Amino acid sequence: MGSATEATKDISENLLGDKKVTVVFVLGGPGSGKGTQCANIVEHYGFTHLSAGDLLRAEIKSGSENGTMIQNMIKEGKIVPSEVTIKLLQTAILENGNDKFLIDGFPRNEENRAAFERVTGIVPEFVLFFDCSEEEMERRLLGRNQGRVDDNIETIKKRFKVFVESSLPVVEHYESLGKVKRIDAAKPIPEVFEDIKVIFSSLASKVMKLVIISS
Ligand SMILES: Nc1ncnc2c1ncn2[C@@H]1O[C@H](COP(=O)(O)OP(=O)(O)O)[C@@H](O)[C@H]1O
Ligand SMILES: Nc1ccn([C@H]2C[C@H](O)[C@@H](COP(=O)(O)OP(=O)(O)O)O2)c(=O)n1
Ligand SMILES: [Mg+2]
Repeated sequence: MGSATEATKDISENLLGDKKVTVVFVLGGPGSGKGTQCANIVEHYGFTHLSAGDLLRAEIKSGSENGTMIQNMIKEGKIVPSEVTIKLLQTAILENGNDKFLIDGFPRNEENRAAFERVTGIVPEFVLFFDCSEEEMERRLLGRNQGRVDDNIETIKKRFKVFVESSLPVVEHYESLGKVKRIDAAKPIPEVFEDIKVIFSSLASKVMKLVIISS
């Protein structure tokens, strides 16, 4: 019989325990350059990069029982149910010694956003939003050459539609909370990173100030 105590225990097992983390959500359309710039941020600012898409692709490769379902959804440009993606993110956060994470490509819809907040209690420090035209994103995706099942014109069109209908409302939600830092992602890679540096350097100096005040 499921008692109230058991129910509470089940929920608490989903939390991050005592681990306190700083999280930045990295959002933007497919091909806007999220993964590329996350690698730069990792190198310069000591964050750990967690790409929801990479975690899902690794899950397919691992032969997990959800593999076929995930593969089919990715091929169709659809968003995998939150419980699957959140579990992967949660495990990755807990297994990592770092306490600063860039979560790339998540939350991609309202269900992702609300479930993550409910399950982990994590509120992002801010949202880094990559603003780029569909024309440019399409060009980049068709030239990406990573052998992905979703980088073909048919799936790309579906992904753009999902992005506008489901992912942009998440960005708007964080916009209404004053949490969005928008980047012009149409510029060349080094220029985009120059703009990102301004944001992350001011975050680093804010953290330093807190350390000085509290010590
Ligand atoms: N600013 C940029 N200008 C031109 N090409 C870029 C830029 N940023 C990334 N790319 C290229 O575009 C493709 C998609 O980039 P990626 O970082 O994988 O985007 P995302 O993770 O948002 O889908 C890659 O081939 C990458 O090398
Ligand atoms: N939160 C997420 C993130 C990605 N996915 C699935 C659906 C997406 O179209 C694919 C690919 O995501 P990924 O972030 O790797 O794609 P891009 O880097 O934006 O091109 O993975 C998901 O279902 N839920
Ligand atoms: Mg990516």
